[in-house]
Amino acid sequence: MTALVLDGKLCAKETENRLQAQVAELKERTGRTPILATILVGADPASATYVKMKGNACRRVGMDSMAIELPETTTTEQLLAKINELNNNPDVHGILLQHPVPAQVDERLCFDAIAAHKDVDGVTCLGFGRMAMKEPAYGAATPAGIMRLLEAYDVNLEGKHVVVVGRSPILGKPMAMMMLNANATVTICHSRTQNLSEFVKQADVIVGAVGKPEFIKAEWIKDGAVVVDAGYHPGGVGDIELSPLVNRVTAYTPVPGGVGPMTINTLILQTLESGLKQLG
Ligand SMILES: Nc1nc(=O)c2c([nH]1)NC[C@@H]1CN(c3ccc(C(=O)N[C@@H](CCC(=O)O)C(=O)O)cc3)C=[N+]21
Repeated sequence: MTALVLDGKLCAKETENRLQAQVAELKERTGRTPILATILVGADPASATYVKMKGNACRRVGMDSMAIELPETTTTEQLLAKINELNNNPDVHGILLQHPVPAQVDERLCFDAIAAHKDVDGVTCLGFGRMAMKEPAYGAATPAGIMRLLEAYDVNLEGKHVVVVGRSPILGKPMAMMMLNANATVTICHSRTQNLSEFVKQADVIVGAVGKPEFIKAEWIKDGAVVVDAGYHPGGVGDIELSPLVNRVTAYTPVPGGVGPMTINTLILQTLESGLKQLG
């Protein structure tokens, strides 16, 4: 069996072509372009790279970004003040606060300070709750990107057993709700789950979102499953041991080139949606 490659890089590229045209049309009509504010606190090189990639993606579709860099020593109050300023700035249509922030900062408080209509990265409690209740909301970028990728390749989720390994606030937890809303049967496992392999063996769709290299073993995954890997670790490996699987699963996301590009693409898509709402 040759597995279908869920090519996130390609899907993101195709979407960008469409977004580029929509941004051009908006600019033509209003003379304005959506702007994403990115906030990076501290100097973690990997985080800096991701934030740069997000700004580059804005530029590729003709949108602007405003890169805000705050020192490692930033306090919760200082970050809240910056977020408030961006909430009140009519030129800013979306706000991304890069996770993680330094330990002295109350990340949840800061995420929740982002105005709901500018929460294009889907990190607020309000956005999560609305999404879970199927009310209009921007989904968390990574799980929403995964849903878009599965949709693009017509992967059927109805009644399927989706096992999500991971329960983080902006990945595993919203992923589970999105899958539930897509009529999947959902099991959430995590780093402390007992007998993890027994759950993974039952998965029609397995989502690796635990943040540990090859934590999920190939031998646990059944033939014909769909494999989605949101992990990315040094050496180009994900959360799932992938190489023994490529000839016996139905479909899989490559690492890199799978979930990562869809995360960024979803952020850009949702920034444009926000820009369209705010600029008309
Ligand atoms: N508020 C917040 N929102 C996020 O969405 C968020 C975050 N914080 N903190 C960090 C994680 C990580 N993340 C990635 C996005 C794209 C790639 C990506 O495009 N990766 C490429 C490879 C990149 C490379 O070559 O290094 C790929 O998978 O093909 C990876 C990781 C977003 N995150």
